[in-house]
Amino acid sequence: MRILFVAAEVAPLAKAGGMGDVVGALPKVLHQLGHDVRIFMPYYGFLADKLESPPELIWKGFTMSQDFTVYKTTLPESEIPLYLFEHSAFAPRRIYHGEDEYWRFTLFSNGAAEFAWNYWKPEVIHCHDWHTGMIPVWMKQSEDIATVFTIHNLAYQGPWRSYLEKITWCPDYMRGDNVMAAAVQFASRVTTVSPTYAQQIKTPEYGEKLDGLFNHIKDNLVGILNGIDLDLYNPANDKLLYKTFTKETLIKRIANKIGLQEEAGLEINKNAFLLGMVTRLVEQKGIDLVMQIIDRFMSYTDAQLVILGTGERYYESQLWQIATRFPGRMSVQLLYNDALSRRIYAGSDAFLMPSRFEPCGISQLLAMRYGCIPIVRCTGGLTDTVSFYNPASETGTGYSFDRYDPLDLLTCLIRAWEGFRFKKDWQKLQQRCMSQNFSWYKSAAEYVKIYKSVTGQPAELSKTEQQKLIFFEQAIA
Ligand SMILES: Nc1ncnc2c1ncn2[C@@H]1O[C@H](COP(=O)(O)OP(=O)(O)O[C@H]2O[C@H](CO)[C@@H](O)[C@H](O)[C@H]2O)[C@@H](O)[C@H]1O
Repeated sequence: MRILFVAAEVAPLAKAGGMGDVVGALPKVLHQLGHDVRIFMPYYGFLADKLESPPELIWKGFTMSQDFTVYKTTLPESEIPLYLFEHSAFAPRRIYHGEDEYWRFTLFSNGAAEFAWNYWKPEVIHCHDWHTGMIPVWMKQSEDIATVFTIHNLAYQGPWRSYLEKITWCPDYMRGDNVMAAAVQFASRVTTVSPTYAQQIKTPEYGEKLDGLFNHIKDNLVGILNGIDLDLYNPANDKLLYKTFTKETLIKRIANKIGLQEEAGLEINKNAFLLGMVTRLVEQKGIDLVMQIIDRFMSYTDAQLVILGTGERYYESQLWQIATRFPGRMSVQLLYNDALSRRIYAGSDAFLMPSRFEPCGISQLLAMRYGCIPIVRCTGGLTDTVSFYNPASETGTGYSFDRYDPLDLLTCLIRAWEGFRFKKDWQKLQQRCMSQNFSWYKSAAEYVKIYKSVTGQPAELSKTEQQKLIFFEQAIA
């Protein structure tokens, strides 16, 4: 099938969070299964240094009274054609923010729609988050182009209709107060990134005021769990680590702990319980819970904590200040840094993710892949990917708590800190985490079925697709 992915982020070229991981990884697996998948993304000012092959100008278009150009290259380390939408609005060296955010992504969506109508016609456009949310509305015009709309972050719903009407074409038939609401109503299929979150968004607690809408379209809404790029993130050959390791050679992992302690300015102590966080510093991620209990936890234990993240100013300055109270034991790195993130996954003993809500979560999957035990709040995709650790039966993959409550987080952290003292059990727990299968294959198969069903075909895999899946799954086992 011909499938066009349209998104604001594509790893490893442009990534602010987990959506970039998904759009950088899923197309590769669909390609392996035999589909013609291509990606359309903005040509950000910082991309030129990162591309493997020089982009070639292939098409010029016009929309919203603006000229734009489309360049073609390939996604690094793949054969996936990558189309870059060039316009001066994307020249700055940033993905998000800026006063023109709504305008520039509406322009980008228009560019993608024009491209699909006039240059390369896909059977399905797979749109991601509000940045691409108008595409399903416009594609209502084209019976031969279906759309799949994936929600990664419901908290951001894009511009209101009153603003859109001033800058772009909002057809008479369009319903929905903002871009996200419109996309949900017009996409041929709506997906989100875990089964539990797909259920949760139908409730007022998680629906971000669209729960009524999600209930209304419930038969067209499905939750498909994210995977991770197992080639890109592999502790056995990750060149950014101090020392590579596997679940059979976990002893070598200690070099990463010591390296991380040194790099982050923590005391070198291989016995200290080292907690890591790699996160956007936003309300979603439970940073307020962490701030409420961190003094107690640090005073009660000998633990160390390293946090890598950027985001809201308030969280950045508060965390930074708390860290000054624990010199050598708490390190706050207010950066976006892929290399350091991998060294945190590979060097920390446990990974903290007490999210308020979590559509899926990629970070806890990466942590497990690198033998770092997740400590999570049971919500959304964290419920679907981390199972409760029971030392007696030697089952489960992490520590978890239910209520969004500081005391519950503190108790959970203490349990993990105590668990860490039982080295043999801890090692088995690490090995269980590292043995989990977080490949994209199973989920890619679900997406293929969706693409087929929205284009009027039976929602099933062909024999060849099934054989390829088995082959690739066995290759990674
Ligand atoms: N400062 C930093 N430096 C380096 N790397 C950093 C970083 N901050 C974050 N990252 C990286 O960004 C990714 C974060 O992905 P997550 O899925 O955990 O959360 P996010 O909320 O961004 O994604 C949203 O989309 C994804 C994809 O669907 C959902 O899994 C998730 O639940 C949803 O909230 C990870 O790869 C992490 O390593």
